Amino acid sequence: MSLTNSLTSQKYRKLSNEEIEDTENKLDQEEAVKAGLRNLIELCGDDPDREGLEETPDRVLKAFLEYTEGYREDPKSHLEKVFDVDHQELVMVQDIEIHSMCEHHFAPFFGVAHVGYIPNGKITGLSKIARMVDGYAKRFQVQERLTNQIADAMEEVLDPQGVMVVIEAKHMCMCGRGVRKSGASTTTKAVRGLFRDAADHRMEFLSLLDRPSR
Ligand SMILES: Nc1nc2c(ncn2[C@@H]2O[C@H](COP(=O)(O)OP(=O)(O)OP(=O)(O)O)[C@@H](O)[C@H]2O)c(=O)[nH]1
Ligand SMILES: [Zn+2]
Repeated sequence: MSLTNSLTSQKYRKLSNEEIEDTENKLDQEEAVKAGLRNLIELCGDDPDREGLEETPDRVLKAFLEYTEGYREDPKSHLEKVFDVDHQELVMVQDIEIHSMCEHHFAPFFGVAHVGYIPNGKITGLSKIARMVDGYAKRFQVQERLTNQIADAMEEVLDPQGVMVVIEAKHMCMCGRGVRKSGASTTTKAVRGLFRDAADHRMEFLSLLDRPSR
């Protein structure tokens, strides 16, 4: 079959009963979420039909699907395009912006991730590390799990000699509500392989983070 014929037949392919049922379920769920959001607006004391709010349930639903894009991909697959390069020293990507969502309050937490690894014959594209971080950040998260998932993905795909991940973030659920400590920030770390076993590797990672330009 020619490429054009193949694309045309895919475009007009009849949906299976399962796909139709999935789509109908998704639409029902979306309507239920929007009805819930209207109730929430009312419960908070405003009118869901006033001009500024009438489209808000649609916007919030759309925004949530964006915040959680990471559920619809396998983040570690970004790392799978590897290059055979014999580099036996630390490779570190610093200050990767993260925007995630606290799973307890659905409030944003944001900051930076620093990902370092000592390769074992295989390296990956630097941008792919940032793409993988995004994939795990765009889920309902706690910072500790996010940190571990990033380290595990690096370990699983690249089989490096060691991995170290540090995340520094501010949690809006601690700033604008609750305990209201807007200056507080949280640092988490995950270490694997050589970084777990040898303090000098951890020190090297940390000394690069402490450079004066930070
Ligand atoms: N360990 C951890 N805790 C988090 C993270 N994000 C939010 N939290 C915390 O999750 C906890 C949830 O506590 P709960 O007592 O169940 O909820 P709450 O009554 O809203 O708590 P307050 O925030 O203290 O008002 C809070 O202490 C938050 O600060 C995270 O990434 N890691
Ligand atoms: Zn929270």
